[in-house]
Amino acid sequence: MRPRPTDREPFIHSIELARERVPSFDRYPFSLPAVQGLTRLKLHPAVTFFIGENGAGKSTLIEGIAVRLGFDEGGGEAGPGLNHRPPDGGLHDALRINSSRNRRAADRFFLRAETVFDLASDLDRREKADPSARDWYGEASLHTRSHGEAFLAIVQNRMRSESIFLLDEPEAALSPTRQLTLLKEVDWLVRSGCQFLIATHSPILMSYPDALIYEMGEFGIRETTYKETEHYQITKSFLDRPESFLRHLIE
Ligand SMILES: Nc1ncnc2c1ncn2[C@@H]1O[C@H](COP(=O)(O)OP(=O)(O)OP(=O)(O)O)[C@@H](O)[C@H]1O
Repeated sequence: MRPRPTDREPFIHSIELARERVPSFDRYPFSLPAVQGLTRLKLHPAVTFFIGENGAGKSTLIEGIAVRLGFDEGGGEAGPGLNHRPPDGGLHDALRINSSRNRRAADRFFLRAETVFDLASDLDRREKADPSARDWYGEASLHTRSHGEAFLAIVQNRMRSESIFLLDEPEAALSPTRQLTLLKEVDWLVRSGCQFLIATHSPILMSYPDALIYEMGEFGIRETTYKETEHYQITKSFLDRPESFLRHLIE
């Protein structure tokens, strides 16, 4: 029987919008209903998923949390990385991140499927000055691998125990089989004491059992369960009866 992480204290136990720091609710990102609805949001010690329609604000939120934690918007290791720090007045400035007093993360990493190429280039550049820069990422340059292979290589080589990981739409790089591989890696890291925050559309990834799922949309932000998600229901209905769906869509 695998050990359950549910009883351990999360590194980050909740996030919330500090309303007194919001310059205006009329403009992005504070105009998004999901951001406006960000009262104290409890995070799971293992995995917290942020899901919702395109444009609901998942990337905005995970990026805001990441920048607040000291990452660059583009992802990578904490501290100066791929991009310049975003200007003041963004979501990060108005987010309150409530961390545990008793547990400190050994490491943290922010991985976005869309910036893996930039991360690979940054690593190649850094390796010229410091040959050990790539030690954490496997033997060959990430540029010598496909998008999905590079993404998984980072997860499999760079991530270590007792750490916080933020993933933004990891499925964009991964085939269904590799999404299952990622699930296995996430589980291994969770069992090693890690906490994940993941923005995703993937009904495969969001099936992870030790998780909270928050759905974002016009209604704001609310907790849901795996089988209640539209992602699960639409994918299941489609796969159960593809001909019927196609008849309605394209005939
Ligand atoms: N810099 C910006 N200025 C103004 N509006 C923005 C900016 N960035 C994003 N938006 C808008 O905010 C909304 C949320 O964007 P975001 O990228 O967070 O959505 P998402 O839920 O991650 O979507 P997707 O699933 O398509 O990646 C979108 O309607 C988008 O057009």
